Amino acid sequence: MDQSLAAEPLPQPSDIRARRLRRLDALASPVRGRLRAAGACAVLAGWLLVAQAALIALAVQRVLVEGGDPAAQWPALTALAAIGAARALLGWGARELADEAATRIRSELRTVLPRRMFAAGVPWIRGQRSGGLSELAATHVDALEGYFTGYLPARAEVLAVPALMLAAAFSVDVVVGLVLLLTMPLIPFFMMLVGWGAEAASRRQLRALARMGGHFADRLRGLGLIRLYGRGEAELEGIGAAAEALRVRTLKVLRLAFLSSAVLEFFASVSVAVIALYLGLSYLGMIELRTAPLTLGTGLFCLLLAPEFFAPMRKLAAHYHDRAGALAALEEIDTALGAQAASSAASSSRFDGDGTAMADPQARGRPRSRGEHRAGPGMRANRADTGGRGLTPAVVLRGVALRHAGSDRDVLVGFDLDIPPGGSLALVGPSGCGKSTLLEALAGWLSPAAGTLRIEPAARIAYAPQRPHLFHGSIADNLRLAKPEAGDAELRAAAEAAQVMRFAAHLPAGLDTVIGERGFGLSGGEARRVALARVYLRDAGLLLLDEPTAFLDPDTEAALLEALASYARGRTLILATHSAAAARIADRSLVMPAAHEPPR
Ligand SMILES: Nc1ncnc2c1ncn2[C@@H]1O[C@H](COP(=O)(O)OP(=O)(O)OP(=O)(O)O)[C@@H](O)[C@H]1O
Repeated sequence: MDQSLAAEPLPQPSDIRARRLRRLDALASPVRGRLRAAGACAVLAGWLLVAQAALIALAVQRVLVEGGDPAAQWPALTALAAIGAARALLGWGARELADEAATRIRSELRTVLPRRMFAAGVPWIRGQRSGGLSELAATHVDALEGYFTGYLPARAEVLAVPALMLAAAFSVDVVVGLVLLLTMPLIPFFMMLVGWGAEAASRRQLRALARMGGHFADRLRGLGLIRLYGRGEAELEGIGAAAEALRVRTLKVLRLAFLSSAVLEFFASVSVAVIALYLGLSYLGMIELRTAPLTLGTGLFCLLLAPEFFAPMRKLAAHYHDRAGALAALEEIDTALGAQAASSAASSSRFDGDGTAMADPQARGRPRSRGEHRAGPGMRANRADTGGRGLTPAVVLRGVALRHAGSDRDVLVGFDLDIPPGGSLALVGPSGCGKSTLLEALAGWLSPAAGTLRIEPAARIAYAPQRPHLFHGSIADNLRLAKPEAGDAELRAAAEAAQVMRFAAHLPAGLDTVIGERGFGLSGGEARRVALARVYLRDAGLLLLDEPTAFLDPDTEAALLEALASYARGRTLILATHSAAAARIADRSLVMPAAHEPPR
């Protein structure tokens, strides 16, 4: 048995919650000052309430009991007005400060999350639902807001305000103080019970929301296909059922939130009623628990204070499900990114966002499953912004086995390959033999299940996959993804070489024509040519091209291949193709074996 596993017990749920709370607090560390100021404003406003109640009671006692002149009470009334204004100002300040802090925390998280997703690499991203990922950065991050704007200021109030009120109550009447003191602990106890349920319900609701987001995004993408196959009604039913499930879960969360408020209201009302009863019976002389007689002012002060004593706790209860929601959201984020961290440790690719990938030396240097290392130590770091294309690499594979995530069979086993720097190779063979899979592995999108794959990390890699991803925007925007600083002339030259101009010249706005998501509005062959032009702009030392001439007429193919052969000179080129003409531009062809057959 693994000793390290035996020695480390699994974390308890309470440890996990405590760790997550610490993480929430850590998120707040850049704006801790603002949050503290927000809490201080809320506390000060609460304290001023005691003074407000005392002034009202004093004025009433003087005018109604001691027969004082109402006109002479103006200093007390002025002080009351000033306190009211100060409390309003403090309340506003607390809200503004907490809002600002929460906005900063959310925007920082929204920057960090995509960065970590990109860092996770292509294999991880491809395993996710895009709708789920966008929910993570949208709804889940928003779910943290209430913790900072509502829960934290309310918690500060609960810690400081009732204590002062309790001291004030004890100072005027011990019985009232005792009633407040004895009923107080019941409230946090019941809140905690309800809060645990709320946290689990929030987690389930957020999960349902993410699932529904993913489901909806998938269906939107395939809307044309759904109509074509007459599946509209069935899909509507599916979406309806998902929405209904979400509604039920949302109502459950709301029910729990209302339940916690109802519990609090009940105890607060009982406590105020007991105090009112005690005061009434004392005035009637039916009970004598005080040493001194009870004045109207004292009774009024206690009656004004009693409901306010519970107000901070009521506020905290109202925001308690915000804390539960934030913990649940953080758990969802951690679960996704925790898996991402594990996956990025296993992944060898860095995704630069445009369908090209570059080698990640750090990841390559990490120990791999089955104890292998894919790259030796001492390799230099590769960065996309090193200036030139980096070196032209050799490509060496030894005993490589490739298997897609979730699949139970290897596409390639015991595969060896040697390509010298500047060499070129055409991968040919029947459909499904693994040409694309091999290119994916060379691009770092797929980690070998076994064996060693070695490409000098200082080399820059450009990869045009079989189904290139084009973004909504102009063709020029899509090209500039590979080189944002490229001028018009450079863009045009790359487009000419990739034969993009053959069709772009006839488009209404040329290269500035806007295409839809995933290249909508372009044919399959046109989209691939845009991807090839992107490869040209990337100026890489290793070119990986998956069927660059598929769907092309012989004329366009010939022109494209001529430009490609000239561009590839001095670079290492590997292309997968079914075209004999395309295979001829490479130094040699490798007929890929069908799975489990040795290479010919
Ligand atoms: N994401 C995936 N998950 C599981 N299996 C996959 C995945 N992608 C491809 N495969 C399987 O891997 C095998 C090799 O596929 P690959 O796309 O590499 O073949 P290919 O030689 O490029 O085919 P073609 O010439 O049709 O492009 C096929 O059996 C395919 O079904």
